[in-house]
Amino acid sequence: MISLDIEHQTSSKQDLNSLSAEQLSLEIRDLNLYYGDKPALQNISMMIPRNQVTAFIGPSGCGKSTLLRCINRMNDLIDDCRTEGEILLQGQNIYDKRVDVATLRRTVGMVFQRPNPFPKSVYENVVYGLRLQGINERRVLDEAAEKALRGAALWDEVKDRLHDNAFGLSGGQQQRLVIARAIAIEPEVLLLDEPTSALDPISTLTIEELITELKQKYTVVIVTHNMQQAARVSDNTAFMYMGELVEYSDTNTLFTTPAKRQTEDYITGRYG
Ligand SMILES: Nc1ncnc2c1ncn2[C@@H]1O[C@H](COP(=O)(O)OP(=O)(O)OP(=O)(O)O)[C@@H](O)[C@H]1O
Repeated sequence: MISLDIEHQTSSKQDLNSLSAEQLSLEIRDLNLYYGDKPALQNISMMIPRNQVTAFIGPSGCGKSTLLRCINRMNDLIDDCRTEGEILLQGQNIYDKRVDVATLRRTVGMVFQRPNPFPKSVYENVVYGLRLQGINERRVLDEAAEKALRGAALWDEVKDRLHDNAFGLSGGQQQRLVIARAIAIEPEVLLLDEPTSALDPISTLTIEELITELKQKYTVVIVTHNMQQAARVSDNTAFMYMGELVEYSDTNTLFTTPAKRQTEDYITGRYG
């Protein structure tokens, strides 16, 4: 069984089906996704609370990353991928034709499995998004870089090497740098796709602590293969199987008293 460390989690249980407008960050409604003719997501509906960490778990190929990528329309980049349904971000459907996808991706930042800094200095990595927005004033960039690096728990380690190449950082530092790059443009939502799977245990712990900090400011959605990690960092957990959302509840309930047999089989290691 999974040993739970749930001290950080929201103390009062909330009904994830009836969140108020203030509590709600994202609402996924009847979402279906097809790669060619093949359905990869089927009838997914869920509400994701603001300023909490929500984890997607499930066996390989169940659709976790696909669902995560729907939230900033990264699947638009895949040929022959078709999406039906709606995702409301603060009440607005991100699949509406009028939505500017570049703006959406600034609002919904994403961090991938492997750290992917640009071949530039630490500093230029962090301020990259701001420069894209046309901000070049040194003082503004300096302040934003320090703020983002502090927010990503990296400042103390890199403050004396801001102008060194980012590739000189360790894997764990690079992943925090990528998080700093994502938060420098002050998104509302941060999507993390298995952010620690390429990292050693110490770096993993640092990132997990950071995730708990990040939810003070952002809504965090994380895909993880690691059930202990979901139990440690998330407030809510969604268990997916073969493109369907099987069960979604607060993390404590999902891991201690799952409602569905399939969930129980997965978390007790009977398959996956
Ligand atoms: N670009 C793509 N083109 C076609 N099929 C895809 C594509 N990406 C994913 N799929 C398929 O969609 C299904 C869901 O894949 P997805 O990567 O979302 O699952 P996952 O739960 O994140 O898996 P893993 O844990 O192994 O990363 C799988 O059957 C996969 O083969």
